[in-house]
Amino acid sequence: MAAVAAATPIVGSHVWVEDSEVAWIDGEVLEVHGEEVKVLCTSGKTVVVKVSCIYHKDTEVPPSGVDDMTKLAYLHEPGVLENLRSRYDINEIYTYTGNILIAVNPFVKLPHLYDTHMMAQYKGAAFGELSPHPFAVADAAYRFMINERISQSILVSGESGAGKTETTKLLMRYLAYMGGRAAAEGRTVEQKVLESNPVLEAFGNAKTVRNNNSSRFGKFVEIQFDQRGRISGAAIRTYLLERSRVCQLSDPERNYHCFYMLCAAPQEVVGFFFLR
Ligand SMILES: Nc1ncnc2c1ncn2[C@@H]1O[C@H](COP(=O)(O)OP(=O)(O)OP(=O)(O)O)[C@@H](O)[C@H]1O
Repeated sequence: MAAVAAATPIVGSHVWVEDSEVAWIDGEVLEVHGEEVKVLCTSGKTVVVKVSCIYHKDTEVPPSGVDDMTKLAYLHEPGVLENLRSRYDINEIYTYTGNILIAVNPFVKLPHLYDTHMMAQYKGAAFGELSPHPFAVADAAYRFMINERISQSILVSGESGAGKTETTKLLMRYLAYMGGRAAAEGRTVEQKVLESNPVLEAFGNAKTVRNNNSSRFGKFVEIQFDQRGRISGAAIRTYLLERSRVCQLSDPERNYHCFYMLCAAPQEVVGFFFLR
């Protein structure tokens, strides 16, 4: 893999240049004059840019991209973005970079990606054998915990609206699938953990300009397993709730979901809620 560096310009080479409309556009080098290069972009436009502002284009990458970015010849911003875009265009929203999973929010429901059949496929499969998926990450963590007897952490990060909450729920669902036990009496721990999500979201999520269901708090979910890999307990710690939202709102954002639920609920339910 090449280091992230600007391209050495050669006439006829394929490069990426910055574009105000589409972020990065590819083109062919027409002329090189010292520190400046003339590039014919695929849009038909000709631009003159500084050598330090152009990046090599990997012409070997298949049109549908690669499922692991470490396979790219050049791991620079335009290369990474182009690969994610090519995959997104064919509904492949997940891509690996080594053992890191990158998710591009599809903003449409893709139930076939997350059903029980899918969970069964990822169960025990070697990491990287199947298409990139949060279930693969959860499975690898679960198996590592079982085999090495070491606690595992999965860090989910991204900007607001990126899909962290949805991805965390998928990870929890998979771990509940792997470590769940048959309900002998009442609800099982894993059921309780999964069922806590709507309650937490009611009190800590709100509509913002970037996300209709934005979590306004941080969350640390701990799932405990016994020696046999069965879920034995769980704890959810929340922190940094945006308290000011309760009394200070900027249009068109909304307050926490629970207030609207209270207003919409039948009177007897609201009465019950306050009695509790
Ligand atoms: N895998 C997915 N499939 C379908 N829709 C998704 C997926 N991930 C996210 N979304 C959509 O994007 C919306 C925002 O995602 P999510 O709430 O998970 O973002 P977030 O990163 O947790 O944002 P915030 O930091 O604001 O809480 C979801 O309500 C859902 O509509």
